[in-house]
Amino acid sequence: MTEPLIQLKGISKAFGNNVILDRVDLSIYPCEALSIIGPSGTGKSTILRIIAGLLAPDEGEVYIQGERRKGWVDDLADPIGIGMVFQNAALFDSLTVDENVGFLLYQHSKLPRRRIRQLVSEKLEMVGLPGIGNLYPAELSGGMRKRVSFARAIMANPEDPKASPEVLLYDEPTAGLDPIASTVIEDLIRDLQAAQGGCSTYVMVTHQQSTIRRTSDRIIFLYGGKIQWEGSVADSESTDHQAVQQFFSGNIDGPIQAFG
Ligand SMILES: Nc1ncnc2c1ncn2[C@@H]1O[C@H](COP(=O)(O)OP(=O)(O)OP(=O)(O)O)[C@@H](O)[C@H]1O
Repeated sequence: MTEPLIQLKGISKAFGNNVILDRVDLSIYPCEALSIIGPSGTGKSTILRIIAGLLAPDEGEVYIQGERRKGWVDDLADPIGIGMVFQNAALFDSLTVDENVGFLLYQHSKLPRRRIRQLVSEKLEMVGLPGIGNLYPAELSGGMRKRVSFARAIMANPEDPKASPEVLLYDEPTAGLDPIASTVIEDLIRDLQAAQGGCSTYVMVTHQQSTIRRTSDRIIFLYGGKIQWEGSVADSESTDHQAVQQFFSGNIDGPIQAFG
């Protein structure tokens, strides 16, 4: 059986008295496209931040390629790169697109600036935005900003293959986009996967049904601090799991409590 690339074992996380994750076990396998779905506030982004190493759990362990992760946040020393595409694109407004996409290489590599600019151009081309390196984030639409954020997430240092992201984490990459712009982003996510020989691994958090359908090989449903259900897109359409049915139908009545 294939070894998981990333494994969460008994992960718990509370904010104050609010227990968000309650002994969650989750395996992410090489080459898979995994989506984490569930109602708002259920801890999906919290799981992503823990996988990325940006947040330490209160309990439990994370294994990367079978080895237990030791450091967190500033001490992180994972054997593989894990890139995150944030919901709000998280670009630096005072830097150009080129400086944003090449940020880590400009700051931390010894590559000549000319070489970094060339790598940035290649990535911008991959996300369908050639020639915009001199623009500032404020000059871009929301969809363009998300694509620039992708370009930054997939940026690799050719001199340090370990720094290349082997796993991408997408936090609501299509939130707030119109259906056509969402399709462009969903295609891009699958195209990027195919560009790496069809074998790149990503974890997606999304509420958009089209994004769930079009970008997931496997779905897990998180609610009440636990993984309550998992299956394929086809399984999600035929399941008799009441909370999953309610989630997809948007029905107010059911086991999931509606807020607001
Ligand atoms: N740094 C923090 N401090 C305090 N509470 C937090 C913090 N981060 C998250 N939370 C709380 O943890 C809960 C889970 O948040 P999280 O963002 O993981 O949910 P989510 O499932 O991604 O939600 P959504 O679908 O609305 O984006 C929420 O109640 C949130 O308010």
